[in-house]
Amino acid sequence: MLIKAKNLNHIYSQGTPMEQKALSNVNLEIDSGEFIGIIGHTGSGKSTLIQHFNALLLPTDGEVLVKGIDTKKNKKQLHKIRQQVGLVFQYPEHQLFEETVGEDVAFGPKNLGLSEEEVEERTKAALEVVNLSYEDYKEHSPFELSGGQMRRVAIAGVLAMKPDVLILDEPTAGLDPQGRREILEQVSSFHKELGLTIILVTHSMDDVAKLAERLLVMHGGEIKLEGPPEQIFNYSDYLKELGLGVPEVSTLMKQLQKQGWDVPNNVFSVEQAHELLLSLVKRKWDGNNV
Ligand SMILES: Nc1ncnc2c1ncn2[C@@H]1O[C@H](COP(=O)(O)OP(=O)(O)OP(=O)(O)O)[C@@H](O)[C@H]1O
Repeated sequence: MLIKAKNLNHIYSQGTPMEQKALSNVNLEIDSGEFIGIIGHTGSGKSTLIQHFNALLLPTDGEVLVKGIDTKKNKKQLHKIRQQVGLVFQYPEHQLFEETVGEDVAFGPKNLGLSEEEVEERTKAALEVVNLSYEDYKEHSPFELSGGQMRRVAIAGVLAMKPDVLILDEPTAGLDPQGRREILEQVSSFHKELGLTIILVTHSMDDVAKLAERLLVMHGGEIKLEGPPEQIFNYSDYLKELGLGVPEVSTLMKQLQKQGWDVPNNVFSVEQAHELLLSLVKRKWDGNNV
């Protein structure tokens, strides 16, 4: 078990007139190697929840265990948890501050006290992973890059810490379609090629449907639904009540199923749907022409 939350509650500014309950009795378990999508309306508690996974926030009540370490009881080990569980905040490019891309990505590893060679090796590898060539970009100012590239530099800075888990809070927010696609493809490769456990927070059902193996649907500080995307999308009316939609492709597939077409439940992307519809039409055509 990688991360476990037991009866987790979080109240901001507890005991003051500003008191705000953000999480209510959350119970969950996340295994190593999973790709989890967390989805919910604004203010549903997503950011509060993920900040407990790398001990930036501690439970007001209940407990969070990361690799068996109780975050509330083992404060001396929190730096280890923060290194192993990398958190990419919303708009992470706002946290870039060094003069060059190379120095920015190297900042975390340098702080770990690693040798110069190791720092350079990690910086190079992390930039290559986000498809930015080390030689071309190490001396480049991060502030002269496109929005998508700046975001990739910020993600490289977290990857250079060599985390086992990568949590991304709304990684596609504010990007154009091309930038969104690139970031999502890379997140998918972090999971498939680097073997990282991924926790992706988003408002977009389309984004998580394609990538996540398991979804957590949050509302009012609680986990309301949990399961693989194809199971979650069966609750489309309830999702609408929570202010969430289901991917349009999934709605189309359900309509085809109702009309008797042999269509699987796990088609969420336009590309998959396109391929499937072509094969159905071809099958029908071949059938009619035997
Ligand atoms: N630092 C804070 N102090 C007080 N209340 C807070 C703080 N951060 C969040 N909240 C409140 O806690 C609740 C959950 O907020 P949270 O940011 O976790 O939701 P979210 O689902 O991540 O929202 P969004 O999608 O807008 O980022 C909200 O009511 C919010 O106003």
